Order: sequence, then C-alpha cells, then structure tokens
Amino acid sequence: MDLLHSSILSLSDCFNSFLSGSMLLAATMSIASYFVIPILFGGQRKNWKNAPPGPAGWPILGSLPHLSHHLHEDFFQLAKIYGPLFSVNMGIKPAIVVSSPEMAAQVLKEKEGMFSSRTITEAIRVVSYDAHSIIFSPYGPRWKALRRILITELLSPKAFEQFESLRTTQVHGLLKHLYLLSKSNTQVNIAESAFTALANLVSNFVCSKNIFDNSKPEGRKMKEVFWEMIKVIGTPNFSDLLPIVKPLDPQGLKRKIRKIFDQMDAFYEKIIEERLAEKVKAQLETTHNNEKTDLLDVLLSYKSNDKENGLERFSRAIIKGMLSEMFIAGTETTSSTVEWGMTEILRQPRIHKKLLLELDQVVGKNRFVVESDIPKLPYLQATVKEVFRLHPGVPLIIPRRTNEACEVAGYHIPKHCIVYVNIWGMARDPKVWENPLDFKPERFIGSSVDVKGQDFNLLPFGTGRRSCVGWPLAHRMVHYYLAALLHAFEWDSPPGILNDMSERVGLTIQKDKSLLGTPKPRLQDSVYEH
Ligand code: HEM
Repeated sequence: MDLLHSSILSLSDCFNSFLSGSMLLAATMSIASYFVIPILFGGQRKNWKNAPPGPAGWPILGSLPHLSHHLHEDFFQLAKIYGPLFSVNMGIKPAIVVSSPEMAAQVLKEKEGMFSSRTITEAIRVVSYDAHSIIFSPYGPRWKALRRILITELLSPKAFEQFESLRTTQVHGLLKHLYLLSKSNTQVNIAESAFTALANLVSNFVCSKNIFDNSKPEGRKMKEVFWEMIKVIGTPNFSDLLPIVKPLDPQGLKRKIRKIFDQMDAFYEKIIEERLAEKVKAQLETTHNNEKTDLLDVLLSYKSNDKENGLERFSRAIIKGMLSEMFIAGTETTSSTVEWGMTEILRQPRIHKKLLLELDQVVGKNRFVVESDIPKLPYLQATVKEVFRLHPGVPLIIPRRTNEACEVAGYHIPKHCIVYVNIWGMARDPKVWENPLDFKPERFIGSSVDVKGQDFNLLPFGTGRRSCVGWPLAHRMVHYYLAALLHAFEWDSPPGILNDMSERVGLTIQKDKSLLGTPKPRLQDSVYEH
C-alpha cells in the first residue's frame, strides 16, 4: 500500500523504459545530467526559494533520471549527503524527504495540520473512485466521517472483541488446511496462504462473506483480479510526475488499471445490490433485521445533517471506494509482514528456538494458539516489533502532501509539496539504532518503544490524525499468524530462498523470492483434526 510511494515515482527504470529504443540518448543524457545540465540551468529548484538542501536535478525531469524503483534506498543514500530534511524534484513536482525521528516529529506532530493531505497517483485515483474514500480523501469533512466510522464501528475495542471468533476461525482454518497439505509434503507459499486468509477476514468485516474462497471459481477469479490490481497500482507510472506525457499513457498503465477497475467495480456493484435487495426483503417480511453487522451495512445506513458537504448519505462512489480501499490497505500489507517475520525467524535458529520455548510453555502442545495467549508471549511481542522496524510494509509511509506552504527547520516548504518520511531508512541508520542491520528482538525487551505512533523512531503505521486506522487489526494478526504458524509446524525452507533478502517494490515492500516452506506438524493429530 505504498500506494503509494513507489507508484508515485518513477525513476530510472521507468525513465529508461520510456526512452527505450534510444540507449545512446539515455546514456548521453544521464552523463550530461550530472555535470552539464545542472551547471547550465542551475536545476529546477531554482524556482523554489529557501528550499532544504538537495540534488539540483534536471529541468522538467528533476531528479528522476538518478532515482531507481527502490526509492526508499535512494533516499537513504541521499540523506547521508543532504541530511535529515532534503528536497528533491520528482519530475515537475517538488518533494521533501524526512529521514530522522526528530524531523519526523516536526512534520508529523508539531506541524501536523500542514501535512495531513495525501499525494495521489493516476492508478490510485481510479481504484479509490477519484479519491472519494478514506486513504486518499483530502483532509476534511468526508475523511473525518469515514475515519470515525472505521474507528467506532469496526476497530474499537468493543468491535474488536466482537470479531474475535471470526479471526480465530480464519487462523485455525489456515492451520488445518496446512495440516492437510503436510500429509503430501506439499511446499507452501507462506505469504500467499496468509494473504488468502486475511483477505477473507477483511471481506467478512466488509460484507460478511468469504470473497476469496479458493474452493469456488468466483473466489479464485477475484483473487486473480485483485493480485493484478495490486501489481498495476504498485508499478511506478511516469505520467504521475510528468503530466505532459499523461495523454500518451506511455506504459499503458492507465488502460490496464481501467480494465481491472471495471471488473472490480462490477463486483462491488453486485455486492451492494444484493445487500439492498436483502434489506428490502427483510422489511417486507417485517423481520426488521436492522442491526448493523458489517461495514457495508454501516455505510449504507449512514445519515447526517451535513448538507453543505453533500454528506447526508454516502454516495455509491464513496461506498465502493471504501470497499476497494479496505482490500487494498488491509491484506497485502499484513501478509507481507508475516512473510518477512517468518523469514527472519526461520533463518535464525537461536531466535526460532526461543520463540518455540516460549510458545510451548504458554500454550503447550494440546491445542492451537488463541488470541488471549499473545499478551503472555513477551519474546514474540519483541520479535514482532523488530519485524516492523526492519521491514516496514510501507517504507515511506503513504506519501503526504502539504495543504499549505509552511516552514520547517527554517526552510520554505511549498503548498502541494510531496512529503516522504523514510521509516525504512531510519531503521538502518546507526544514529537511530545500535547495530541497525541486526535482526535482534532483544533490543525491545525492557524497552517501552512501541509501534503505536508515539515513538518517532518506529512508525510502521505512521502517526497522528492520518495514521493507519487498521493498525490494531494488523498488529494483532501479525502476532497471531506468526505464533500460530510457528507453534503448529516445523518449517523446511530451501536455504537459497530463505537467505535471499532482496526486496521487491510493489504496493508494499515484499520479499523478492517468495518464502516457500514445507510444514511438518508439531502437535498431536487430534489438535488439527478437531
Ligand atoms: C502490517 C499492516 C499494515 C501496515 C504496515 C500499514 C501501514 C499504514 C501506513 C504507514 C499508513 C499511513 C500512515 C500515515 O500517513 O501516517 C496507513 C494508513 C491507512 N491504513 Fe494501514 N497498514 C496496515 C494494515 C492496515 C489494515 C489491516 C487496514 C484496514 C483494515 C488499514 C487501513 C488503513 C487506512 C484506512 C489508512 C488511511 C488512514 C487515513 O488516511 O486517515 N491498514 N497504513
């Protein structure tokens, strides 16, 4: 869901593909860009007075030719030269990059009001119904109403408790499925297994259905369409940064996303129409089952007096946008965190052993892990914090945008400036963490540092008014999946895959070589067969 960051940009991958067919031109431009053009033109930022330090960049293209698809890595390197607040031109768009906890606190807390809108890409504009939904709504009344609904109706402690049995069903269902596969020594893609279970969990919150049911053709089809959508919106689009090429759609991404969107839209329409028909039927039969049970019910029955902002009822675009965003925000973010967690644990036998010891002491071997075990597993909790530190799913948080011009650390920041906060870089900065590259859960034992948005060195869910509204669910599910998968099975993973920590930038930062593992039951058969 770095909806996000990667997609906003493009970088040399994209730039080069745009220029494909003219390698010589690309090479010449690249060399010239460093030495000649900035001297001749003084860089695009000349128009931006009192900007934070940063690379000069080309006219029009800004720094795009020097950046790669792995923007968080490039920004990490640039911060070593230009410091914790630097400016960079992303095509014609001005941007700042924040790379220290102190600077993050200034931008995301002290000046929060100025930095509370979002940057949006063309693909996201399509799938979020023209930014009608929560993640990409500008800061204002619609965003406030939607956020309030999610917090009170779905993610409040009360609602959380209410959905516990649903979460247990999904997790235990996955364990039983893996048990069946273990009988034939089948290798499993861990992220994909977690993804399907999570997507069904989210779809139950949203509309009380297992939409991604693997056993049905419609469920499999939805999963395919959804994966394709994630792929396309995670692909950097040159047109986002150089509006002049927009009509040409040089990478064909707009055409692709439209095609996928049409299928998703038809699907959301079907769900909504079915629900409306059920409501009418219930009224006719005077069963009057008006109890609010899922997000769709809450959105359909919403009423307010806010005529001025057109919010007396939610429009179809808002409702469909919410369905769409819940699936985008709530699934792959969490499943890829589980994959990174399993990878780090399985490749370090010392940590794996400690976790199993703790799990066996607290849970025993006669039952599956349940949610109420989690508070009694301090080493697991420390391990999960370490996973969120080194592998934040959204490494630049979802890029913000300034609502107004303002000043930070004595520098001028223009209106509508893209704002990246490089939490991935902070996790690797020795000024912020001791031995930052070591995966070491012990650093959190006895420490009060947490992921809830109060500690600016650890912000996997962002912070403040635009922080991740789904964090309690994601946080719980990452603990639950890791505990359940480790406790119920031994895992045999090909070392080449396990130890290859390369990243793939898409909607989130995923493990490039998907983690595969063959599960072998650790518990008595009766536990799985129950
Ligand atoms: C490990 C999993 C997840 C990670 C790493 C993650 C991360 C993030 C981040 C970094 C942001 C932006 C925060 C900011 O700008 O300060 C965000 C926003 C958001 N997330 Fe998550 N998220 C996860 C799971 C979820 C889940 C499960 C849901 C919902 C079911 C969700 C819903 C949202 C929404 C609606 C927003 C936008 C909030 C707003 O703009 O007001 N996320 N998330």
